[in-house]
Amino acid sequence: MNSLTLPDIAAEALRDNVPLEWVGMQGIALPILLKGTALSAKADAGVSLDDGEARGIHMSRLYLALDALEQKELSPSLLRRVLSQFLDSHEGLSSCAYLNLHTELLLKRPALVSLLAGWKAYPVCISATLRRQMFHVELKLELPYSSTCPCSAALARQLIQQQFIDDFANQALQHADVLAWLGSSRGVVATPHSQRSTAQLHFHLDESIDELPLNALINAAEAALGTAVQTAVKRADEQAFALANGQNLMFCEDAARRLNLALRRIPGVNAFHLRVVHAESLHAHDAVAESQWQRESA
Ligand SMILES: Nc1nc2c(ncn2[C@@H]2O[C@H](COP(=O)(O)OP(=O)(O)OP(=O)(O)O)[C@@H](O)[C@H]2O)c(=O)[nH]1
Repeated sequence: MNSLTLPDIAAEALRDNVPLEWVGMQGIALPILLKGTALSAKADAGVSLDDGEARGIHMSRLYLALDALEQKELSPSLLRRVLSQFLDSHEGLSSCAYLNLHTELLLKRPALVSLLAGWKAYPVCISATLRRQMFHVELKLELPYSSTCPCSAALARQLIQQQFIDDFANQALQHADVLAWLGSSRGVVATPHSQRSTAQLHFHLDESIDELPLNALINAAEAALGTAVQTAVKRADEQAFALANGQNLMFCEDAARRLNLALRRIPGVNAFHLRVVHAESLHAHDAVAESQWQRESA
């Protein structure tokens, strides 16, 4: 094309010495492999710029190092290799490397009663850091579930009792009359409120594990919560869901405690912080609880 050398502004030296904690790119589109399936992801890739007099880092070197992610199953060792590549390509400039991968895991979930099944998307963010030879992997997951307020269930039951007193006052009870009453709207004069809720889970993983325990964590969390939101639903499934909710009344505090006890048992988890958000239908604000396990030592 031409014989001129391309200007390299990033290589210029600055007069002021101001190191930077994080420099890189955000929202790079790329495929990653999870359980043999290619998923669409967005990566944030960065390094520290310790040399405060260097004008810039080499963005293209970080970008190209991400190539490794589309060929191999995502694992802590692969993440570490990519981060090492970030640092090797910035020798003398950087001592810390960072990578966040944002994606969505799709899992097929069966209906409660019918033979139907459907897909559920779980937002996932995997964050890896290599800071002066110290390697860390964190995993963030979000999952939706249904929660029914125990207090509102008790209040509704009391109203149903009151209605029963009013409707059957001074009468000899007949089985058929009570059965018909129970099947009428007078028999369910009040309903408890329930809400679509979200569990936001943030794990510190054991860096030596071979595989990210995504499915194990999601399954354990959903089992602990008991009323995960459904996918394909026929009336029989909806009825089973109503029963499951009625047997699974919970405040946000209950949800947080159940998750805490269940998730600490999953191999590969060193520590976690969790947050549950119950998007109340009673009012326009949310009920929220947080809990953590071994977070200080992580
Ligand atoms: N450092 C830096 N580079 C930027 C920024 N915005 C765009 N770039 C461009 O990113 C491109 C890639 O940078 P480098 O990796 O240094 O490219 P290069 O000098 O051809 O590659 P190397 O020879 O490996 O250093 C350059 O064209 C930069 O101008 C920015 O804010 N900071």
